[in-house]
Amino acid sequence: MSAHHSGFACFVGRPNAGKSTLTNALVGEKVAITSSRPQTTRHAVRGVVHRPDAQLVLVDTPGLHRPRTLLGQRLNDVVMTTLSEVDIVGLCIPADEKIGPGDRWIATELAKASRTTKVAVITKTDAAPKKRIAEQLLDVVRLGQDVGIEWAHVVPVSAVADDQVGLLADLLVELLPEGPPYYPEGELTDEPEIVMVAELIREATLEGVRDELPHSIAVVVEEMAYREDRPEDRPLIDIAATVFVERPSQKAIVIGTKGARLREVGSAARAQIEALFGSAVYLDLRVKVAKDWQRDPRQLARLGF
Ligand SMILES: Nc1nc2c(ncn2[C@@H]2O[C@H](COP(=O)(O)OP(=O)(O)OP(=O)(O)O)[C@@H](O)[C@H]2O)c(=O)[nH]1
Repeated sequence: MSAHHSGFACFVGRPNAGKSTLTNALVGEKVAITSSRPQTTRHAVRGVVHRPDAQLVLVDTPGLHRPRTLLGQRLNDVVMTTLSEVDIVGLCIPADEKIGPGDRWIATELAKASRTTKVAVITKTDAAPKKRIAEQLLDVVRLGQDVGIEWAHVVPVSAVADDQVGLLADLLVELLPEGPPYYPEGELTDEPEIVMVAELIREATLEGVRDELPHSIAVVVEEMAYREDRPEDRPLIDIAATVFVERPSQKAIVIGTKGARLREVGSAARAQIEALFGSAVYLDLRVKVAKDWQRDPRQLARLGF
């Protein structure tokens, strides 16, 4: 079986470039939106593209504008942080309008996020003749050369006519690093509760060993559901969760001698979750090493994981 890939992407571009429509088209395609609520402290999750082999989380950025005020500059600093934290940024440029100073300015800013993979998306291809689209492709390549961006791909799409949206999804997924799915796809998509449960487990896992596991764990709740055939006055919630660490040595810390520490973590977390829901809880807790997080452990921590 090939490895699972996961990561974060966002779209930038001047107002009306088609970012929202494209996001919706991507998320709507093979996918379930889990929630439109902000999932992390920093980024509003717009939607999650679920696939058997990959999970792509699309996050919002506040618009990037040429700063005219100090507040504008501060906002742009927030945007720049986002652009360097996500795995992929897609610059949206409409096919039916010539590249202008607005596009050029955003591309120049984007070039500064040197470690982020960049993709150019030519949007609204249904609104432009073939010849114009071909010209725009060349202009976008030239724009990249001018500002010092090497596009991983330049992809023409129409979100409205659903043309090449699937191809774009494939290309984005291919560019993601290896990693676990961050969001469960199961029946229960009550995100705020799942996030709270994950956070309680994370807290219990870190208790007393914060120095040894700084920022290096993430908790994914794979399943959460009321068990069937229970008396109404004695409900039981089954929860399956995985604690991801970066290194085998950290796995050993979490599990402890003969599993003693993991049992403590499990019962501490279970007590908290039971208090939260006012119901008995059966917690199935696993620990796994996700090696590729080693490459940039702080990235996920910054994203709130
Ligand atoms: N013909 C055509 N129109 C599109 C397409 N995608 C978006 N539009 C239209 O372009 C306009 C702007 O689209 P949005 O998706 O809201 O653009 P945006 O970049 O999110 O805009 P801001 O929120 O202002 O930054 C809307 O009127 C859309 O209907 C497309 O593929 N084809």
